[in-house]
Amino acid sequence: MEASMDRVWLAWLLVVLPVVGWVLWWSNELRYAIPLEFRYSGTGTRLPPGHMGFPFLGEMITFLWYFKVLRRPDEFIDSKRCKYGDGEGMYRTHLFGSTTIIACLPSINKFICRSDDAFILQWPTVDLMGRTALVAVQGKAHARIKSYVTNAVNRPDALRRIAAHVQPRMVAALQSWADKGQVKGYDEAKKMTFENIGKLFVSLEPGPLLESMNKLFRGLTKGFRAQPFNFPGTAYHHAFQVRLQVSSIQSLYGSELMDGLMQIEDDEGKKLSDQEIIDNMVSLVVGGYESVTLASTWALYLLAKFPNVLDKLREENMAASKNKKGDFITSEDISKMKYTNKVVEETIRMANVALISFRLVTREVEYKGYKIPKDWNVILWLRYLHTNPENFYDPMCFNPDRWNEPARPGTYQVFGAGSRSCAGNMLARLLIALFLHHLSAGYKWELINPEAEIIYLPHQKPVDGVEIKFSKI
Ligand code: HEM
Repeated sequence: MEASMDRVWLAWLLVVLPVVGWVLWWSNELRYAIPLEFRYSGTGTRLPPGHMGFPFLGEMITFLWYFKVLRRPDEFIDSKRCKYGDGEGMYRTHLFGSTTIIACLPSINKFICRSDDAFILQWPTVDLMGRTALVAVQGKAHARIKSYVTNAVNRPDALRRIAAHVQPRMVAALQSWADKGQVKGYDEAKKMTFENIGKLFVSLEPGPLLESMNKLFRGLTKGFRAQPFNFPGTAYHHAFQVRLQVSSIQSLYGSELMDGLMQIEDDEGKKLSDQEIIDNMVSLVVGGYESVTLASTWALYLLAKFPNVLDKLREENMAASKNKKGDFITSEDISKMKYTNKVVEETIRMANVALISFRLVTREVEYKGYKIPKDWNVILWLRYLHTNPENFYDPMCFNPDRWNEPARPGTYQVFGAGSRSCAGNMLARLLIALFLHHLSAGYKWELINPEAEIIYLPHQKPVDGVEIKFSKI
């Protein structure tokens, strides 16, 4: 009896399980890819190479294996290039619950970013921003709102005003870090960024009200990244409640940004509606908050790791401070500080704030012999552009001097590309440059855990949140 049971188990182990595993492994291919390959046969086109993984999960396990377990995220793409060849830099897969084409080389990324009609930006959690937010609207409506938003935050006169507004808070924040002596860079950078955004976008000074706004926006940012399951207990549901509260906060009204948005007129003399203004203010806070925090945190980390860069940065910024004789520097001064601007670009490149970006395919597209099917997702794998040694020599080395030459076209897309490129890119650069100025000219710091591991999800950052000893020079 026992021997026959053993044989049954053995049969399970040797035959049934591998067969079930094999069927599962190929079932997404059978369901999604094979019918399409069949349809395309004889047309001289085919699906991009790749494998679509297990039912429901797709390749999520492989993705998490490289990102969370091995912590070597770029090998996820490297392994595909090794297995299927470079081709046109496209691979089929099933990720984040959808049939997907990954795009990881500059030429295909450029093609996708320029074909707005076929590849639309569609966030599953876009309701959190509001239906008239920049990230939610398409086509002409998008172009119209984008021109308002870029006018309000990205143009030279806006940047001049913003530079004057944010510096007192930066100086106060850095002084408070020095008073504490030891801080977690990420937490402090987050506080400082929100205080600045609070002043610019929400018209609040540091204090309990700003703190509660900060909590609201943190909840909103988390929900934006979550799966859109709207029932109590989920991050999305919480964020939805928060979004309702945010719209009714009176201090949004009368802020610097709101005034700017309210005054701008388009070519026909039309202004934004109240709803459009609120939705877009929320988008700007969410867009700028975590991204600038992460870039500032990486500046602290990288400059501590590369003291030769810090020395050169300090030299340029101390000289600039001396010239100002106690006044704050301006956005025009910053634009003349060559080395500082190179450090800004290199920090943003290495921070890889935006790992990927999603598009939805609205019609079947052909590209160099490959078909990109309608209703699939495209993931622009932005990170890989910046960490691929074919695009940036020795990519993990923090080397601002690489910016003596501009990057090859299409290889530097930290702010995305095409009509959907970042609405706050110049503002982000300015905020980071101002931070670098006050930091390098006035302070010294060292990492408490220089060998801390790096985590990559939801964002790339050292696991200890960049703990530092911090003091005045
Ligand atoms: C280092 C800082 C930043 C990085 C790396 C960054 C990166 C990006 C990227 C890659 C996109 C394009 C996403 C896509 O193609 O799907 C984007 C879009 C956007 N960003 Fe940023 N961003 C930063 C800072 C900011 C700031 C400071 C703001 C606003 C104050 C902002 C507001 C936005 C908005 C509103 C969009 C949507 C644009 C559209 O749909 O047309 N970002 N950002």
